[in-house]
Parts: sequence; C-alpha cells; structure tokens
Amino acid sequence: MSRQIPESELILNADGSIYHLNLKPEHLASLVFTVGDPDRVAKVSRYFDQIDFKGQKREFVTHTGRVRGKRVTVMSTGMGTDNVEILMTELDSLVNVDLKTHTVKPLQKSLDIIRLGTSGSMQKDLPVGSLLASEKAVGIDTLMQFYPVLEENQDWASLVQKTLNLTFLPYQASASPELLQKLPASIYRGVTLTAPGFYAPQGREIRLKPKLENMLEDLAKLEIAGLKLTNFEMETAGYYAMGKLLGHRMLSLNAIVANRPSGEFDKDAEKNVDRMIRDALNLFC
Ligand SMILES: O=P(O)(O)O[C@H]1O[C@H](CO)[C@@H](O)[C@H]1O
Ligand SMILES: O=c1cc[nH]c(=O)[nH]1
Repeated sequence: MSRQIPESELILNADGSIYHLNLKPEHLASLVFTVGDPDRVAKVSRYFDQIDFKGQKREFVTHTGRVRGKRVTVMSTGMGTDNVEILMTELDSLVNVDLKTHTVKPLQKSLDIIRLGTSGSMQKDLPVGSLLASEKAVGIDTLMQFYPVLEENQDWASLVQKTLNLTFLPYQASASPELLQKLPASIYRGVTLTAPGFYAPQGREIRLKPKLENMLEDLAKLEIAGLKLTNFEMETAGYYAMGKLLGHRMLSLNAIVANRPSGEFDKDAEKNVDRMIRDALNLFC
C-alpha cells in the first residue's frame, strides 16, 4: 500500500475537486493544451466542435470538449514556472492519484501537454510572426533546486550559469520526441531560455537597470553543437522538467511576438497566435 498523502498536501475542495485547478478527474482529457493568458482559452475552444465542461479558479480557466471526435482540454496557467509547478502537480494528481484514498495509483498514466505561448526572439534571423517549437529549454529560475536531479545532459545549463555568473545551477530539459516528430519541417526548432520574469530577467530595461549587463547579447552568441539559444519566455523549462520527472509528454510551441535584437514587436501578434492555435489543433486532434 502506498503512502497516504495528508489532506494538507493533496488538498481537495469541498466538492472533491483539486485545490487550485478546481477540477475533478472526469473534467480532464488526456490531450491538454495550455496557454498563459486566461482570455486565450476561449480563443482555442472556439474551434472545438463541442464544449462539455467549463471551469475556473484564479488564473486557471479550463474548457474541455471535442475536436473531430477527440477529447481535448485547454487551460490557462497565468505566467511563470511557479504556476507551472502547481498545474503539473495537480494535473498529474488528477490522473495518477486516487483522490478518495489519497494514495498513488499503481499504474501511471501519461498526459500529452502542449503549451501554446508567446515568446521573444533572441536572434535577428528568427523574425516576428515565426512559429517555433522548443526542442530544449533552459530554466534560469530556481524551481528545480527543490526537485530530484534531472537525468539529462545539462550542458546548456552549465554554459548559461557560467555566462551569467549565476550563483545557482540553471536546469535544462527536452520536449517529447514523439510530439516533436508530429510537426512539419516549416516550424522552427530551438533552444528556449525560460526566465523568472519579463523585464530584467530577459535583459529589458525600463526604469531599473538590469544587474546583468549585455545579457541578451552574451546569451545570443552562445553555441553548443551548432545550436544557439533562440527565444525567451517564462514557462517552458518548468514544463519540460516537471513533465520528465512525472512521466508526461510535453511540447512547447511559441508564437514569436518580439524580436529583441531588432527591437521590433509584432503588429499582427493576435493573428499569428490564432494561426498557431489552428495549426496545433490540426496537428494534434
Ligand atoms: O503568452 P504566454 O503563454 O503567457 O507566454 C509568454 O507571455 C508571458 C509574458 O508576456 C509569459 O507567460 C511568457 O511565457
Ligand atoms: O519577449 C517576450 C515575449 C513574450 N513573452 C516573453 O516572456 N518574452
């Protein structure tokens, strides 16, 4: 018999739903699209043939329905890997923990989780309007200081640590090869830098000067085995690392809305995010 998880660790709401996501196991499909912006959920589910469930708590908005007969969930996470940790743990609990007995189920189920997010390009030749799949992601947040070591090459993590002179070791993890191989060659592949913020942690300056000078330039010229860092965002490494540890198949797709070297922001960002949504539904449903 596996450990009985205390009520203060696996927390359920009065109706039996899981604490932050406010979902019961029957509300979740095994294919899950995630978005940062709660308003983007309806922009995905408007393409469903039917919507069977809608729920919300805090920034976690969920719609579950069907596309061409396939059951699919779309949910929002808000921004940052701290929210991703909650999302991944609670999604995993919905499928792999018996919520009545508070024990881990003997057979583990794997979800397909695909992020549909926005991102900023670090390379001049990756223009706004592009769609990029994160082959790998490097997290410069501290989430993974609290979880078991990832059994994966950490070459990018070490290089980024050295370059930025960080006092902690970043972490890196990869997309699911099975999900990646469903993508056409027209979609860029890249190495994504997941930052714990939007401004100084991505080398932006408004009124406060970032402590790390030339962060963007220094990161953009790094190279391992002919690959460069391609884009900044705020969730992917957390998804890939938690997915690897929990046994779920992960993929992060990025609509490039900013080009940092040229200083450009995509005037057609909404249109290009919509294109990413339609492409992803066509590819995976
Ligand atoms: O568009 P989303 O999915 O929120 O993703 C990106 O946009 C937000 C910052 O503007 C961060 O969450 C970043 O990861
Ligand atoms: O530059 C960008 C654009 C979107 N999201 C980010 O985190 N960074």
